Amino acid sequence: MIDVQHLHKSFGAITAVEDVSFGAHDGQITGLLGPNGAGKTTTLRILYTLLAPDSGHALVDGRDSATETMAVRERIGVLPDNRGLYPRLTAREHIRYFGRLHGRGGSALETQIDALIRLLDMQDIADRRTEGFSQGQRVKVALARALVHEPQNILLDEPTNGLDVMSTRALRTFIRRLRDEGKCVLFSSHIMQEVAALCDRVVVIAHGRVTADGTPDELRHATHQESLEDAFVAAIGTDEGIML
Ligand SMILES: Nc1ncnc2c1ncn2[C@@H]1O[C@H](COP(=O)(O)OP(=O)(O)OP(=O)(O)O)[C@@H](O)[C@H]1O
Repeated sequence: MIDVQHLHKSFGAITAVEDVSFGAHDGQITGLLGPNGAGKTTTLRILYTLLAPDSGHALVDGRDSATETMAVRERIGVLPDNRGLYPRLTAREHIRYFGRLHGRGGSALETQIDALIRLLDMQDIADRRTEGFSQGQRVKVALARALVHEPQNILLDEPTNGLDVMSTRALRTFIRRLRDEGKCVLFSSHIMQEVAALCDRVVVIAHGRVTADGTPDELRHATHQESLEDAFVAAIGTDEGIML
């Protein structure tokens, strides 16, 4: 369960997040949709304790990401925008390393690593160094690494960036499976189709502010639009910077 309350974050003269509030619930996929530069990544970075907000709160299962960082990190798995793999480590070593950082070890960790490798269908790459991996392979490693400590909340920053159609479909299936297991899934995207295809709730963000928040049906009603795409454009105020 994620609860973001009146977040504000500036970098010098640039206001990245003006005033952002929304909730994301267990057993649901919540999409953070907005054009480039809207403040999505900054909001996610605050949630996963990488940045401190200037004001406001980002709560994960009731824990404040600014003051209870360890408790938040234990409850959250993150696929960051920069997938950031170590080229000399194999896929399996990446997952193991992150498991150990979360205090896991022994045969329980090895069993969990094997399960993730099977679940993400990465048996063929598990023991290869990640140097030279394709985008799809890199996302799989980064996802497995994010899930190794079995977090209740999962943050995905533009998860299908750079993926082909087959990899995108496989990833969507995987994200739905996490939702069906009761996880709280929050992902950011500037691609309307992506959000329309996956989300139970949508939070539309533009210029550092939430401009609409609700189920796809609620958004259509609120903006008096027939199609979800038109509703998104109406909520953002322009179609600049977002993709169909
Ligand atoms: N570390 C930083 N220093 C300076 N400005 C920053 C920093 N991080 C973000 N910004 C600025 O804050 C604004 C919001 O950026 P952010 O990355 O949160 O947007 P976004 O919605 O994730 O965009 P995108 O879809 O392009 O990733 C942008 O104007 C960006 O240039």
